[in-house]
Amino acid sequence: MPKRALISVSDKTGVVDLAQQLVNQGVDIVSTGGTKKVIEEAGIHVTGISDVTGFPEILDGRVKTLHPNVHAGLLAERDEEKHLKQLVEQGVTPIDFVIVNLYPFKEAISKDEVTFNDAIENIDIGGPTMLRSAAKNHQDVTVVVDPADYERVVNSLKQDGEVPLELKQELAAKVFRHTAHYDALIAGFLTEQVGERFPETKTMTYERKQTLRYGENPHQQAAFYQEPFAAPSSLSQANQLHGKALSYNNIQDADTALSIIKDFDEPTAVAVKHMNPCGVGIGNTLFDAFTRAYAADPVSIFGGIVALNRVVDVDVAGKLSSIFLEIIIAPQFTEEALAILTKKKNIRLLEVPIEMNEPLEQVRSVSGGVLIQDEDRHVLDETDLKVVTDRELTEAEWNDLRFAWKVIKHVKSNAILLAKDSQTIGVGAGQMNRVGSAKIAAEQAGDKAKGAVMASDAFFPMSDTVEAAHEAGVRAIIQPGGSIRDDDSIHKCNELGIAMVFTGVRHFKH
Ligand SMILES: NC(=O)c1ncn([C@@H]2O[C@H](COP(=O)(O)O)[C@@H](O)[C@H]2O)c1NC=O
Repeated sequence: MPKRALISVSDKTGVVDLAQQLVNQGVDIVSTGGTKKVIEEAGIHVTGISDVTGFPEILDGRVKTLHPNVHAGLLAERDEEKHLKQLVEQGVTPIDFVIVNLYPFKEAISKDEVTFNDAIENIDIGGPTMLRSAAKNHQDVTVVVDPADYERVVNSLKQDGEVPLELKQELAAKVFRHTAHYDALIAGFLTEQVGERFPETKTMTYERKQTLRYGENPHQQAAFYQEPFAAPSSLSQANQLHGKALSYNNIQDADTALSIIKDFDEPTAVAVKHMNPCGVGIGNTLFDAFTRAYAADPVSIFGGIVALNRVVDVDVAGKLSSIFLEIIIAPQFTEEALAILTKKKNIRLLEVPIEMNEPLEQVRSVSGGVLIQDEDRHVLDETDLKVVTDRELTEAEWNDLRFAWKVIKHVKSNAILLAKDSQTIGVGAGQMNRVGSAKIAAEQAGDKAKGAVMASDAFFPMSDTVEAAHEAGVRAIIQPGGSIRDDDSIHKCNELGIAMVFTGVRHFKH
């Protein structure tokens, strides 16, 4: 008996050629309406699915292949006599190849004007059912969901007259990945419609963007997966204009830089090292801003990542090119700027719109599970600011406190930051005690700390950080407040002439 292939595809790319090649290998073709039409128009003989099912294609295509004549033909084990006997009894012919790709659900819901009904109509039912039947029975059935695999199947048929089991297994695994991804998109869409935040099971799905040379260290394997609906302003969608592929560490650092820069509206430059800001500056122009970010810590910026929120012009490019940077991120680069920066072979240039995307769900793996939380998008509400000390604050101090508070959110806990004149001057990050971070920040700032402000991501458990601030020359502090020993810190500030503002909001970052 000649072999049979059931072809039912939404994406008709390469299908005529495939059908011809299968026919050349002695395979009979069965197809659904639209696919049949395309193949027949090329002069190839096709049996309609209704002739197999003895049932018309009905309900606007909702029921075409959902029939025992199809599924028994796919699921029968060829070395199981009972199965073969039952096929004969029911007049069912086995199907040996399934070539199916699905209604474009993802494309449909990506459209701005998509209606709920459009989305529902693009949920394929018959296609995944055939794919799953065939993939379950891959011992006997070859199943192809991706047009990119047509050629491999045809080549093995030509060479060996059959498809080897290893390839059938590989294709079956791909099918289950594909249907799981497809279902995850549908589940995500419908779950979002009903607004359920943390359902009893969580189906996350990602698409491979690139395999990476290695992970955080050369002995770790790694890859970069992107979300199916990542915003254009996300790192995974950045347009790389120059330089070699990003590494695992580059991606993490670039993402940190991008998330910091998005918090600023005025011309701003952010320099990042090891997922912490080492210099942030704002200015009247991007050149001013970068000059400040650079001067904040000219040592740490070496080999760092810089994000900017205005078009990079020739002046800024000239300054950027004078130091060794791994990556520059900006909304745009002028031609002249590109001409300067692309002279540096090893620098990566990423173009990405600097705008807030929808709040993200942050996912972090822990042993045996994942933690999911909202991204920390808290923006300071001026009405929450409470001056808890006696001294009046100057306008300049207020500006620096607001600036420092924006940056501290992005520094790893325990985080202490010193800032002056729209520029970070000392960053103490990731220490196990707060006063340790304060000392690091003060040491880095040196004399510049005189008259500076301090921000802290969480409350002061005791007054020692105030003392450290005073020793450095800090004049005003912003912190959440909320310690049972707040009074100690407040008294110490008053005693030392330091002004202190409570925000009521904590910004831990681990
Ligand atoms: N309902 C069914 O029985 C059914 N069987 C196959 N399909 C899908 O119909 C599409 C192909 O349709 P056509 O050959 O008519 O262009 C494929 O994407 C296939 O996955 C179906 N459609 C949706 O569920």
